[in-house]
Amino acid sequence: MESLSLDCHQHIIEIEDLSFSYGEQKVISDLNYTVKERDFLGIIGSNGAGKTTLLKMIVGLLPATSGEIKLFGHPVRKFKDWERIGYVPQKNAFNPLFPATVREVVLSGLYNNKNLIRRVTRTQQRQCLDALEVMKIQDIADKRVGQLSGGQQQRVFLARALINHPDLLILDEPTVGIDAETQAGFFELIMHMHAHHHMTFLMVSHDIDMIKNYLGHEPVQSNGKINFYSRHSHEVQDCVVDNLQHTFT
Ligand SMILES: Nc1ncnc2c1ncn2[C@@H]1O[C@H](COP(=O)(O)OP(=O)(O)OP(=O)(O)O)[C@@H](O)[C@H]1O
Repeated sequence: MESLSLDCHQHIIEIEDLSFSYGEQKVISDLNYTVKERDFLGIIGSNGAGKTTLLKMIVGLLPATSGEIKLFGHPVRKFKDWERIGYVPQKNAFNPLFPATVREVVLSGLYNNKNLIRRVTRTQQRQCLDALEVMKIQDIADKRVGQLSGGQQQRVFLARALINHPDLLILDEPTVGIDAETQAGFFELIMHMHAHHHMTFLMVSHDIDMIKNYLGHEPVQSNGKINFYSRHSHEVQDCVVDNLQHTFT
C-alpha cells in the first residue's frame, strides 16, 4: 500500500525566482526556497555572497529586482504583521555611552515599525520581564546597555527580538565579535529554543561546524555561493542537550 504523506506545516517564507542587483552587480540570481513552520534554516556562504542582502529582502528593507518573497503566505510588500517576526541584524553593538537601560532597549522591540514610545502597559511590562527571563538577563535589567559585555549585549538584542513572541526569528551572524565560549553558549540557547518552542529560525552564520553539527553535514540546497542547511524541530528534539550551560559573561 502506498504511504500517504501529508505536508501540514505552514509555509513561513516562500522565495520564488528571486533575483537582486545593486546597480549592475547581480548578487542573487533565480533563488527558490521554502521555509516551513518550525524549520531551522542555516545559511552559509563566503563574504559578499549575498546573505545579508537576502535577509534584508525577507524583512522588507530591500525590494527584489525580480521574483517574489512571501511571508506567512503574503507578498512581503503587503505584509503588515511584523510582530510575528523578530530580526537581529548583523554587527550589533552599542556605543559605550548609549544611555538606555536593558529594560528600555528590550521594550523598544514592541514598537518595531512605529517610532513612538507610549505609556508602557502592565501587559507589556510582563512581556518584557518574560523576554528578560528567557535570556537570563533580568538581574541586569536596569544597567546601561553600553556598559555590558558583547555576550550580554547579544542577549539584550535577542530579548528585544523575542518580546513580541515572534513565530519567526531571523539572526544575521549573531555571534560576530564574541568569544568562542560565549558563542557556544549562545548557540546552545538558540538550539534549545528551536527544539522546545513553536518557532521557525533563519540564521546566517560563518560557523560551519556549528551549522553542520546541528543541521546535518550536507546542504539541502546550494546555489554555488550560498548553501542552505535545514532541519525541522521534530528531527532535533532528541539530540539537544537539555541542561544549558550559561556561559555568557
Ligand atoms: N548598499 C550596497 N550598495 C552596493 N553594493 C552592496 C551594498 N550592500 C552590499 N553590496 C554588495 O553586494 C554583495 C553582497 O553583500 P552582502 O552584504 O549581502 O554579502 P554577505 O554574504 O552578507 O557578506 P558577509 O559574509 O561579508 O557579511 C557584496 O559584493 C557587497 O559589496
